[in-house]
Parts: sequence; structure tokens; C-alpha cells
Amino acid sequence: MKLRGLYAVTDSQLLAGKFLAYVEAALEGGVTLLQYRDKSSDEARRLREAEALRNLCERYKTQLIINDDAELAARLGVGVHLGQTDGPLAPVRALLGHKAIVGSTCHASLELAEQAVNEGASYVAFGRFFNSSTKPGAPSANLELLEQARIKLHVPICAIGGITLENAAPLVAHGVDLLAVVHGLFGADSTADVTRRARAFNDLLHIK
Ligand SMILES: Cc1ncc(COP(=O)(O)OP(=O)(O)O)c(N)n1
Ligand SMILES: Cc1ncsc1CCOP(=O)(O)O
Ligand SMILES: [Mg+2]
Repeated sequence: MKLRGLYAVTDSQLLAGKFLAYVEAALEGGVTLLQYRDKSSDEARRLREAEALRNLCERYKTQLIINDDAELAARLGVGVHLGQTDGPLAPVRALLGHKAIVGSTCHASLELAEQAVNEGASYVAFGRFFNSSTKPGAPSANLELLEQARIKLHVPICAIGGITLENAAPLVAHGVDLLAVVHGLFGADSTADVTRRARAFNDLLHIK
């Protein structure tokens, strides 16, 4: 089945004190992929939170992806997202098996994307497309790149970085399959607004 839809990405600071409530609210609105992104080195908390997310994802039939940490992904039997400094992709594909979702950050580079696909990436992620308070220093990408990527690549294309309900439509029009969002989804004042935002992203992607 082709991966298409909202890709919710967690942020430990933004979700402090409301982590599971906000994630469940997003799943309620419809999430294709959920990424556990926690840049801390608190292994015990990371395992606890990732297990809780796996249980939630099972209930909502959503696929869980762990950012950066292939060993944690293997331990939980879920997917992983790797950046360009997170180690080579091919051994991770071998570790997790051919069915696992393995995503790759490709910034604004078609060459990196082609390499990732050759090494077994399930999807490639470009961005940031807009200003991002979550990762302000991420290299920027533009809509033209998406057109080239659509022609050259035969895996789902993910866009990330500063995506909101107000600016996402051109990304969809240029062929993006997955909208990866932190603030534009979880920067809401209530669980009800998280659910509303998730539904609205799915509407933009023409997902029922
Ligand atoms: C879907 C998605 N795309 C890009 C990234 C960024 O990965 P990376 O460059 O490794 O940066 P960190 O997120 O690890 O800080 C991502 N996590 N998810
Ligand atoms: C992890 C990551 N990689 C590039 S931008 C970004 C952050 C996305 O968060 P936000 O949707 O809040 O800009
Ligand atoms: Mg990373």
C-alpha cells in the first residue's frame, strides 16, 4: 500500500505534560505515520514513551517510526527515520527487514534521494520548506525540487519544515505524498484543535 497522508512528528518540549493526550488526539483525526522524535539521551524514558506510542498506534492502525534510533526500532518492531548523519541506511534495512518502513532525510538533494532509494529507503524526505521553529537550521528546499523528484523517484515523497494548514496546499499540488508536521499540528491550544488540524491536513491531501 502506498504511503500517503499526514506524518505527525512528536516534540518532547512542545508536548511536555500533554504527550499522550495530544498524540491520541492527532491519531483520532487520522495519521498515516507517527514519528517519535526525542533528541534526549534518557534511554529509559525513550523506551517507555516509544512503547506507549506503539500501543496507541496499534489501536489506531497507525505506523510508528522512531527517529534516529534503529536499535530501538528493531526492539519494538517498528520503522525508523534516518538523517544524513545517523549512519548508513543499508545495514538498517538489513536489520529491520524488507517490510519495515525506513525513511531518509535528503534535504534539497535529488542525488541524496536517489542514493537513499538505492539503499532501500521506503520514502524520502525533503525540507525544510518554510521557517521552522523546531529545526531552524535545517537546509531549505523549494517546490521545483518536488517536481524533479516526482519525475525521477518512485517512492513516496515527504515534505517537512514549517508546514501549516495555511501553506501546505502547494506542496500537495507539487506531488507530495506525506506532510510531516510538528508545530502545525501539535502547536494547538487543545486536544480538540489537534484533531481538527489532523482532519484538515487529511482534507488537503484528499484523504477520507
Ligand atoms: C520525516 C522527517 N524528515 C526529516 C527529518 C530530519 O532528520 P534529521 O536530518 O536526521 O534531523 P533530526 O530530526 O534527527 O534532528 C525527520 N526527523 N523526519
Ligand atoms: C525535523 C525537521 N527536519 C527538517 S525541519 C524539521 C522540523 C519540523 O518541525 P516543524 O513542523 O515544527 O517545522
Ligand atoms: Mg536524525
